[in-house]
Amino acid sequence: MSQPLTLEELNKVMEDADLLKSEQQVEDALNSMAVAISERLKDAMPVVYGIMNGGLVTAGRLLPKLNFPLEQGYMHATRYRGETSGSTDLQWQAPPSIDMTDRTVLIVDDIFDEGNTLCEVVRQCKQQGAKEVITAVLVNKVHDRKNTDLCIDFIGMDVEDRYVFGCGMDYRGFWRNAPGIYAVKGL
Ligand SMILES: O=P(O)(O)OC[C@H]1O[C@H](OP(=O)(O)OP(=O)(O)O)[C@H](O)[C@@H]1O
Ligand code: HPA
Repeated sequence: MSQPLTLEELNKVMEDADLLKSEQQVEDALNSMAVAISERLKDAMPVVYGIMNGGLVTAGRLLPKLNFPLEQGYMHATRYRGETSGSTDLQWQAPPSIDMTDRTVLIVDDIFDEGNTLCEVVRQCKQQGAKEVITAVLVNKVHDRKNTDLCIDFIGMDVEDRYVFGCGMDYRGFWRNAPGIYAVKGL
């Protein structure tokens, strides 16, 4: 585990960060995703999971824009645990809360990076009897280190291959609340 950061260090991270996507660009991306997802799932009565923690902000901003009846569940899976590189195993802090047998499941997350998290979540949902599993992420990080062939159904925006934070994504546990998407200086 890294040393905890001070308030001054955390404020400096933000001051030095590069803004990759403004709050308005994020909002526009969420609006476009909502239109496309609504068209696809309007008759499916899906159960929707934002993957805690990172998926909370994307799900919280996206769900009110979805124009069809859905049920919201809770699951918490983590791989990075507050660090800037992930371990290979996914840790389940809370398994899916709603039975998904024969249901359409929509998984919402903040970022598709190396892909291990969504790949494992999708696998678990299918194992638990989901009829179909649809995935939506606010951000796809563009690089050639994906560890999965999983194709994400709905992507808000691509970002470059840097460590990013904001809109639910953390820098060592902090700054998930930043309204745009930022890249840490030097990372
Ligand atoms: O595509 P991957 O390389 O697997 O990375 C993406 C995942 O990493 C982050 O979660 P993290 O494990 O950091 O937990 P958190 O949601 O609590 O931030 C993020 O929220 C995604 O779920
Ligand atoms: O770039 C990232 N930022 C925050 N969380 C993440 N989880 C995977 N990649 C990232």
